Amino acid sequence: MLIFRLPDSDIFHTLDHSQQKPVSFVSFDTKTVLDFKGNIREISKQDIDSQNISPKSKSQLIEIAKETPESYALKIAQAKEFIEKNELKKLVLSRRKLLMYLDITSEKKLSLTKSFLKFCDSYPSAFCYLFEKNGEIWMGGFSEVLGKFDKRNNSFETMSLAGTLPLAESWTDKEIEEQKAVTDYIQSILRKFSSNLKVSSTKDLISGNIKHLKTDFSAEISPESLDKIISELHPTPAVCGFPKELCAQGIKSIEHFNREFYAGYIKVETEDFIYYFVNLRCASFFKNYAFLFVGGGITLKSDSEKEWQETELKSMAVQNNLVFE
Ligand SMILES: C=C(O[C@H]1C=CC=C(C(=O)O)[C@@H]1O)C(=O)O
Repeated sequence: MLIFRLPDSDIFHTLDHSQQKPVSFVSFDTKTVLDFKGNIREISKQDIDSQNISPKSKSQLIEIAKETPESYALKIAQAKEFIEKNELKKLVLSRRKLLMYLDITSEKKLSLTKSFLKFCDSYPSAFCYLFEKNGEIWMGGFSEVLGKFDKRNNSFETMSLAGTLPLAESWTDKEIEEQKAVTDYIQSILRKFSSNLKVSSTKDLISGNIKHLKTDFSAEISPESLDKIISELHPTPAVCGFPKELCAQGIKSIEHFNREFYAGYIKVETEDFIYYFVNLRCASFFKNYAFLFVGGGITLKSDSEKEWQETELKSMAVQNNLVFE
């Protein structure tokens, strides 16, 4: 079962039964691709709410150490060593926040469908989804677009989205440099595939309790190069670092968990468009706990306490929208 809502839309979608594969979830390391089959059709809020999406297995949480500000600070120190040694601009580090819901709700049960609808209301300009497949349940949603291809005129759009601050704070060199690394990377790739690249000015993008820096790109491309562009773009330095392979290795050796679908992307093909949404602000759900995946760009200017706060604020996107009844 998959339910999703496209950005800036109030129509919800699911898939009926057919052999088409209009939606695919690609993991961060691109090794896992979860295809959803069917034709895209509308689904009402009432029908969403009547779906029974709840973890079936009695998963037990035996020994997963909770990340603390101190343990995360150690990982940030390792990330900085890695950045220095390899003369990098940044590395995107993440944590898997453990949320035990039996502890916090006593008798009440988590309603994933109600949580999804609340999450969609809170983030109207985000692509939001909830799926259950092969015993796995994931929910998430964010506004970062890795690609949007218009089949009617071959135009391709993407964005550089990075840098995070609470709404009231002012941008510093740390966030500006962090986002510029993403902008430069995207630009260098798109220039290879298009001669009419347009780059916007950089603006704030507000996402709930925080803001990010965002630059938009648009270009005319040949449809044959779309797959190559996506595979060159992903993972961008908004979720990994540059050079990609070296940074992905560094991330793996520091984080010590599998990112799975977090920081991967979701491909959605409609009649006119092919979208590729970056899978951030997401969580996977089990019987009595969830993993909330949250990260941030680390540079030599990073302050570990602020980086921790940033991941806490980001985790509220999912956490504040969970509905227990
Ligand atoms: C990696 C994440 O955010 C990315 C997107 C926006 C801002 C980011 C930052 O400030 O580090 C990250 O690049 C995440 O939310 O887990």
